[in-house]
Amino acid sequence: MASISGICSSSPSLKPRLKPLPRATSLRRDSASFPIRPHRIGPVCSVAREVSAEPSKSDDGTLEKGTATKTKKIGLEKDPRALWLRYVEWLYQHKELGLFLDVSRVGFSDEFVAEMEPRFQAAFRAMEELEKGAIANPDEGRMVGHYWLRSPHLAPTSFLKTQIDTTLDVVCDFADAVVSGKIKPPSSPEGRFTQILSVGIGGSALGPQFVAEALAPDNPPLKIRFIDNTDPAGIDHQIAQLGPELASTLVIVISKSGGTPETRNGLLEVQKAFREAGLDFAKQGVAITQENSLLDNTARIEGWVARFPMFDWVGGRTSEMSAVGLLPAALQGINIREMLVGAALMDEANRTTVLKNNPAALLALCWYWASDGVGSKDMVVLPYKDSLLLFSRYLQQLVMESLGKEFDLDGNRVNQGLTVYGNKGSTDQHAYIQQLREGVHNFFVTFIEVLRDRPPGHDWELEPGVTCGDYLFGMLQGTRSALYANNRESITVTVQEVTPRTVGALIALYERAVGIYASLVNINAYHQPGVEAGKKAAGEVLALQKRVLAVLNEASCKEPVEPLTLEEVAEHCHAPEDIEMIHKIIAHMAANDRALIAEGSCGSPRSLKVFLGECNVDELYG
Ligand SMILES: O=P(O)(O)OC[C@H]1O[C@](O)(CO)[C@@H](O)[C@@H]1O
Repeated sequence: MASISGICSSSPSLKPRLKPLPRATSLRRDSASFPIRPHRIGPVCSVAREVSAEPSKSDDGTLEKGTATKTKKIGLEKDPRALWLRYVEWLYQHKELGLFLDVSRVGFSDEFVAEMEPRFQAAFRAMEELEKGAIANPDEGRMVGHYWLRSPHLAPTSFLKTQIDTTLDVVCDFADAVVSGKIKPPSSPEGRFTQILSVGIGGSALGPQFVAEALAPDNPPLKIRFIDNTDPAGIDHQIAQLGPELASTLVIVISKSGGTPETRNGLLEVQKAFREAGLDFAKQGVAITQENSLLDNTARIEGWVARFPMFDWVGGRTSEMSAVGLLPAALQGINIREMLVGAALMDEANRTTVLKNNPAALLALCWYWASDGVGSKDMVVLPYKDSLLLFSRYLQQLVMESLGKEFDLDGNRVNQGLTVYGNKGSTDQHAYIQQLREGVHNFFVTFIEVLRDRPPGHDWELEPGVTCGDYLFGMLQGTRSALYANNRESITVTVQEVTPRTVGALIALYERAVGIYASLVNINAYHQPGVEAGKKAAGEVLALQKRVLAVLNEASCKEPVEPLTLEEVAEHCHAPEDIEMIHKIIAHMAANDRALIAEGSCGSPRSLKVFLGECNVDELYG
């Protein structure tokens, strides 16, 4: 197999830099309820508000209101000749990748670009430092190294380079051995693995899901299914769909931390299904996780088929080019080295400091312009290709988990973010494009266009001179024009075909755009502190549920049984302030036959009296 090293030209630095990223000054939202569009100048603007100076900060770091100075209202450029010139002037092309980026339907002016230039240069410098091994994720004290995964020679130490190269080789060898039947399940009639069951969530699922949908052949060597939640019915459905093929299923458990509850639950449920089917899970289990995590230790102690590393310096949402994405893809017969080549080529293009020639920077420019640099407009992603359906869901995590931050790098409260949603065209034409065209103007669109409709030789004209693909093309162009005519801005990313190379390039394009945009607005794109609050609260609910169960158990062990009101349960739990949550816990338990209702109904909490169907004496006295 070809080596991917040598694709990118920048030379590696062997010394990790420990200094924080240089920071650009951010143009921030003032605290009035409407967003401010800073620096909007020039002839091709829609509604614009300008900020005369940086908003001042109050003592607690929040921004004070009242810095807007003037407002002007100008339409987007509509003159066809001027629009054509703008299209030609700004059209970006990556020849080798066959990728185009058209930003002409976003209304930034030359003055705006000029004013943003110093910030872009700062962002490029920050990215250069990041690639050399700076601690670009200061809150977690981590390097950010997903770019090295496709250009290992850029890794800041030879140790890291070797880790990347070795992992790639091991992934390829393992996938070859599984596909060829050299590594096989112990008790399958087929004598080889036929299915993959991937257990993981967030960044440990979205990339593999997107890539499988985009690139898996119609008859892959192994078909893939996903458990990406702790929904018991969803898990049961996946296991039921496998049926007897569970015996020939390779279960890949993916978790960087190795301790994510949803993933652990999925694993335990799958292991139970294996036990019930009389199968030995360890002979069919694979772990992808950080060394010495709980998952890694479990897999090692139980003697699973294989373990693959996840690196500390790769975040979940940028892990598609690590073992997380590469192993499932290779097992489905997808050319992962081509994916890496596509990503490496795109990264190389994104290293230029000439804004116009840097596709990721162009995207970041458009996002900043369209959303005022404060996320005031949502990004609607519309791929006109069924196989790219999951791209918007993949981007949702990449963009929103990276950019949705309360504080900037200086500790100011900024509540940054960029909302992403979308499904696919032209299907969405018949769902929500009505609102996009005529309704609330709170978005900009990204069209993803694929020029090749079908493999060569398969096309036919369903009416004279027109193919099915021509309709899809027409729908995209028509929607783009109709939106623009109503002052709705759009970006168009065009690729020739959906191939491993272009998918790798698309992923790399957006990873870099997110990083650059984060620099423009001065935030850390590589941590996710907000997710912890929900996880902590979930843990507290489960702890309360255990106390509720103990209290009900005690009452249910009495002779005669003593059903309790919600007030009584809350009092015995020493949690009167949590009575609403106790009501929800009991309603959930009652719906699952784990609590019985003696009087009243869950819809009338005050009249409710509950007990347990069985008394657990061991728990009571044990
Ligand atoms: O791979 P892990 O550690 O199981 O985490 C899964 C996901 O959970 C998060 O940490 C938070 O939702 C994501 O960033 C991550 O991709």
